[in-house]
Amino acid sequence: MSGAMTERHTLGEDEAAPLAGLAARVRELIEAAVLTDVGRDEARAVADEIAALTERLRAVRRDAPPFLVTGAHRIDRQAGNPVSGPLNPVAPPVDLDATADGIVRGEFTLNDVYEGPPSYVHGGVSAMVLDQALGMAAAQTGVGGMTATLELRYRRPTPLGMPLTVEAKASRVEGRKIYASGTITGPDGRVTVEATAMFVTPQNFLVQER
Ligand SMILES: CCCCCCCCCCCCCCCC(=O)SCCNC(=O)CCNC(=O)[C@H](O)C(C)(C)COP(=O)(O)OP(=O)(O)OC[C@H]1O[C@@H](n2cnc3c(N)ncnc32)[C@H](O)[C@@H]1OP(=O)(O)O
Repeated sequence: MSGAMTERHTLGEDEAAPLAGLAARVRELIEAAVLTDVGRDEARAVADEIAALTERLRAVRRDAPPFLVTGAHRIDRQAGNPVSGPLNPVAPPVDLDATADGIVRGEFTLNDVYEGPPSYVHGGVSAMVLDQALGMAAAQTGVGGMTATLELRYRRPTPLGMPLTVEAKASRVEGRKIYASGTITGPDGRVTVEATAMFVTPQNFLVQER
């Protein structure tokens, strides 16, 4: 298990690219596993092959997920982040960018792996994407913080397999508290989920690097 204090390896671009390629293939594998109808024997045979591949990757392992070279903040650089991390097959991934005026924005599409109600995105997945985007927006104010509160309003179902946009912006800072809000918008330009959150910068984080 990875500890918060574990020293993180920073990947050069030449190291990150093949690992991102690996994660992209595993992402395809996850979707294939969710949708396959190959039959019992073939499923067992493929499971054995995957177990062998897993052992090959485990042969040399890090103590904690590595960081990327690029990114304004420590958590922007988390290569294994479950929302935006290019090395994490569980991440869609959502490529989040911040503008000079602090708006965080990302375009993404979620496949059947993220299904909640039939043909729609799971509400917890929308919450995870918004938590990350609002957290990044909070960090644009200076330090950033841990999510203390996250409130969601699910206005309409969020469709799978269609281009979605997430947007977030910090609204105010009060001491160690940073408030932010954001939305997920569907392909028709209508908001499907709204979120507001408060992030608190832990006292001990103020003395560490950004
Ligand atoms: C480490 C940072 C890195 C940042 C780098 C850049 C980030 C770049 C992108 C990030 C994107 C990530 C996005 C995903 C972010 C997660 O997923 S974070 C994981 C989920 N959140 C958690 O696990 C947080 C767990 N909670 C905690 O660790 C602590 O309770 C907190 C939130 C750090 C606060 O602890 P604390 O500093 O000891 O707080 P404390 O002094 O008691 O209270 C300070 C003030 O906040 C209020 N407060 C504290 N907690 C709450 C609460 N839950 N509800 C309401 N009010 C509260 C207090 O009432 C107090 O208010 P005042 O009395 O001053 O008016």
